[in-house]
Amino acid sequence: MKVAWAGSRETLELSDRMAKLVANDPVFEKFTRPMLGRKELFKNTLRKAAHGWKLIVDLRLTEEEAKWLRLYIDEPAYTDLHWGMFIPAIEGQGTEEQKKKWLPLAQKMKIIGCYAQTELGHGSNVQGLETTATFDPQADEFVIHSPTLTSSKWWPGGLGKASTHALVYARLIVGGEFHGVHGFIVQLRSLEDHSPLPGITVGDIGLKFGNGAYNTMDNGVLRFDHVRIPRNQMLMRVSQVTKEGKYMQSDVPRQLIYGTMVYVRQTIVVDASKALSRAVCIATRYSAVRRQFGSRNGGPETQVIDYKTQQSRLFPLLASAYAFRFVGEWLKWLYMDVKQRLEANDFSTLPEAHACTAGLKSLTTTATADGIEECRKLCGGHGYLVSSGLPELFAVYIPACTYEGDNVVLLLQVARFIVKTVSELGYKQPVGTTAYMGRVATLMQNNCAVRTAEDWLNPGAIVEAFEARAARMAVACGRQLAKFENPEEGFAELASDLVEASVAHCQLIVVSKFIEKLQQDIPGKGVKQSLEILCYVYALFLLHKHQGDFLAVGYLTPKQALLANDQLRTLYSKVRPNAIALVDSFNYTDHYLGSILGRYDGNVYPKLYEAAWEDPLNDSDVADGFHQYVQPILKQKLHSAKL
Ligand SMILES: CC/C=C\C/C=C\C/C=C\C/C=C\C=C\C(=O)SCCNC(=O)CCNC(=O)[C@H](O)C(C)(C)COP(=O)(O)OP(=O)(O)OC[C@H]1O[C@@H](n2cnc3c(N)ncnc32)[C@H](O)[C@@H]1OP(=O)(O)O
Ligand SMILES: Cc1cc2nc3c(=O)[nH]c(=O)nc-3n(C[C@H](O)[C@H](O)[C@H](O)COP(=O)(O)OP(=O)(O)OC[C@H]3O[C@@H](n4cnc5c(N)ncnc54)[C@H](O)[C@@H]3O)c2cc1C
Repeated sequence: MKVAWAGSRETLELSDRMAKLVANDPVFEKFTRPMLGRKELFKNTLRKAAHGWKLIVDLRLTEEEAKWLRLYIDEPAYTDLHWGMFIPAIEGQGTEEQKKKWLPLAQKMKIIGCYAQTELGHGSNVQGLETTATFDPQADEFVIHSPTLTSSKWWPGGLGKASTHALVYARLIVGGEFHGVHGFIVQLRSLEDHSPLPGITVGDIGLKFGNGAYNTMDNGVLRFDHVRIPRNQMLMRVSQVTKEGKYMQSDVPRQLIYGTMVYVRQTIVVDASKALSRAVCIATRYSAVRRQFGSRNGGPETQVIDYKTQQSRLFPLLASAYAFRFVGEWLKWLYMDVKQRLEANDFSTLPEAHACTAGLKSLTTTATADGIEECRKLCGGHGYLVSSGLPELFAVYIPACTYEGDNVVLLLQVARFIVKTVSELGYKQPVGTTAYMGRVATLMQNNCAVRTAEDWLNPGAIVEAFEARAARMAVACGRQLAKFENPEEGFAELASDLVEASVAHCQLIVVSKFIEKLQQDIPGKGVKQSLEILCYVYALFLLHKHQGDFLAVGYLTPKQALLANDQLRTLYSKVRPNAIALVDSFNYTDHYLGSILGRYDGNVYPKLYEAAWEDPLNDSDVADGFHQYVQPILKQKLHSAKL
């Protein structure tokens, strides 16, 4: 199962080597992180990033090894944005000449870059950005300017203190005409002493949610006062500005300017499976250690993992972690396919790639953020201790529902794609993830054939149920929209229904990709069978949770919905014997997991007890402040009879 989770034996071995390298290096210690003040915390992150880079250089790590190393260091840092957005943006939107100039500098870390798109006043509405880039043909330069307070760049990670350069998104003005938002490479700080260059105001935006957590990152604010950059620092793969001040659009669609977001959204889906699996690993191991009630004749109490309520909350999350892992693998393939096509100037699959990355980013991050919080509750009181690892994981993870596109805004993009597909059904055969809509007549007509709980253990029955629900919800939205004279008004009015239809479509993708995964050759005794059980758990859990949809569209009867729930209960009993093995298969070191409750050896209570004494409050028996603030109250002489 470890191989199935990792994707291949090579990846398992490689990631295992990197995990151990990090776990055994004292520089990467992280247990004291939540106790540190901001300055100390940030400096410590810089130290870890520098040490990580030294290891990458000294050990001549490959790009793949370096990625795993950064993952296991497990501390948000400017390097995430440098490698994860700045470099990919130049790769995707730069010309060959620009790539030749900037990529070696960035890859050798001679410069540090960030991705400066969002502003104080605008994040979701990218076309509404206010920063301007005005071409000055005399000087052959762009003038980058922040005309208003709300145009201040706000949020970019790595911007506040670390970056020397930024990829700045600004409205292009050539010859007095606006040409929409484009990307520009702008140097922010001196490469000698790191001080901000003239015209640049830059700093950190302040503390964020949680102790430690995402505060290791210097999310920044940035203003430009007529900052000049050479013309060739506009990324010019999509459109160009000539020396003479002529704006030219190439054959490449404009949307490619948003390409970095497509790339990162795809990586976020795989990251969701990592974050959720960490939380599930902690909650599952602890649920096997923790005992409450049920002792007979002085024997041990019941392991909480044996309670059906615990199983019905925990096992769907375990199944979701696996589901997100496999859909992430598929999405990576889809992205690579689109990338290759784009390089050959075939842009036909870009809209689907946008819809899939946006929708799956939204679906998996929402479920993961909620899932981590559920895992905290599954660990009872001890889950609230920082040493459980869950509070920090939650605090670091939840902004994933917002960054790289607010999850609701992204589902509305999916809705546009679905509505368009439905409206074109009469003359265009849908392909890819919307191919099922080509069978819309059948899906509208046929109802569920399930008669017994066992009938639900059938991939065909499950896929058809999810297809029928998604198709019927999409068609219902289409019909409602058709009643509006102005389609945009209709879209705004029906936005909540459209979001629900998008969720149904995205859940269908995840379920289908899990089922497709099971059609592949999966080596290892019992591995495929265990994955089949998890796949059914994932699908039937969703069906149970959203049974209102399946009933409302008239595909299921209440009896069939109940049978699905009966089957789900049976499936939980089948997961139970392998639950620990299924989380051990994630192959996480205790260092990466960062949790006393989730320790591999299960030695929870002694270690919790030990850790308590390491809290700074326990440095002395009598607390600092006792003599000043508590003792006077204890010693006071009160005159009032009542008191
Ligand atoms: C090693 C670690 C690596 C990396 C980091 C990993 C994890 C993250 C860790 C930490 C977080 C760090 C960084 C976070 C960074 C950021 O948040 S960067 C900022 C991200 N911002 C957003 O996501 C903004 C969201 N808004 C948008 O994307 C868009 O503006 C929109 C809402 C999707 C669209 O707006 P609008 O309706 O105004 O449409 P237009 O702009 O006019 O576009 C219309 C047509 O374009 C199509 N479209 C839109 N987006 C895309 C796209 N990305 N790709 C392809 N096509 C796109 C859209 O469908 C319309 O098409 P049409 O209908 O055919 O006309
Ligand atoms: C930790 C973190 C790191 C970040 N890193 C970066 C970075 O490196 N670079 C960068 O450029 N940006 C970064 N961002 C910014 C991030 O991309 C934006 O915050 C995000 O895109 C959401 O935009 P917003 O803040 O404008 O939200 P808003 O759009 O203001 O959202 C507020 C509310 O309005 C709703 N809403 C907005 N529009 C619509 C609509 N059309 N229909 C219905 N509802 C709507 C949303 O659903 C939400 O509920 C980061 C943000 C965070 C939190």
